[in-house]
Amino acid sequence: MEMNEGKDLRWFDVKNVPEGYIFSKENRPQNLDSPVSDSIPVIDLEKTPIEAIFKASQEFGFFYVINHGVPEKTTNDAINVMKEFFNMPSKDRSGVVLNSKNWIYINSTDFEKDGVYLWRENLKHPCRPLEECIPQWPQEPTRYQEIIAAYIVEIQKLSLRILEMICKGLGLDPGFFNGKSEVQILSTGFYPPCPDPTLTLGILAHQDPSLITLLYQGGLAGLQVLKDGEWINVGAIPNAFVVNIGNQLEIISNGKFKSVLHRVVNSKHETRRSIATFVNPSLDCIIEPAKVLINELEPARYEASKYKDFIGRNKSFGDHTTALLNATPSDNQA
Ligand SMILES: O=C(O)CCC(=O)C(=O)O
Ligand SMILES: [Fe+2]
Repeated sequence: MEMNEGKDLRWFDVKNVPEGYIFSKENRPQNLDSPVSDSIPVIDLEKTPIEAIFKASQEFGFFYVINHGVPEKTTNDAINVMKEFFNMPSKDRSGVVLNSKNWIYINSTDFEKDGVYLWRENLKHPCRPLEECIPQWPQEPTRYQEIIAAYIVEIQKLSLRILEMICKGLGLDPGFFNGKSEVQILSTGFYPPCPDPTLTLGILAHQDPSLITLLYQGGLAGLQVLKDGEWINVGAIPNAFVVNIGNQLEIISNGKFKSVLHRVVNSKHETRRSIATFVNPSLDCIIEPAKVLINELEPARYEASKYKDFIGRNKSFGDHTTALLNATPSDNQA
């Protein structure tokens, strides 16, 4: 009794994995202990030619970027403030579940897939237009808004740079992505240590419904990518971002680039926090294969679709996230 006094016991403070988190045998993760793959391309933004990004997008759909210009202090501050957020006492966090402000906090038991809970907690909010979004983000920890705003400013610069290179690589007009990369959603995952990671998942296999996604892993591995039918482990190169191609860029590229399945596995001893930023079209934007990429020999392989309808059809986001997207300021203005 006395020993536990004041201690904030949480859902993951357990010796065994509770039944609600155990996946059926066929859905459990494999290759947890395989070494990190060395085949995922590393793009050095200071020297890699545009063709390398093109090739990585085409062959892998995933790549690391290094020498990206985002100061280490900015990424460290961001990860640290996320750490503080997820460490807040449960009495503070419970007040923030499905907040009426423009952000959502999803505890492990708020989301289930086929009756099984994920081994993670998740915080999500929109980031554009930045000035309008900032005051609607969490007010605790006190420096959250300031630190994440600085992070998003850098991410916006970096994502523009990457999209520009992709544009050149594909032979699209330089302004092609204007209007198609207007919305940005930040989604941060908290994956606490798990007594038996062979039974659980942090995130189920999915593709991102974004144009591109930029992921900062806080120096810890856990992401797996499906490559040629095998789940391979993505490493956590210090200070690198992982970039992946989302469904919308696959469509625009007429299938030249692939949006690849990925998932997150848990760790026995480490607490992983990751920050994903999705660069998305606005809900009313129509996404279709770029006209310059289709001709008689290469007919369009995808139908044109409003982004809103794509999301509805594919159920790529959970209901909470769809509601959040519907509430993003940039779409209200459209
Ligand atoms: O946490 C991660 O490493 C990946 C997150 C992810 O895939 C997502 O949020 O879509
Ligand atoms: Fe993802």
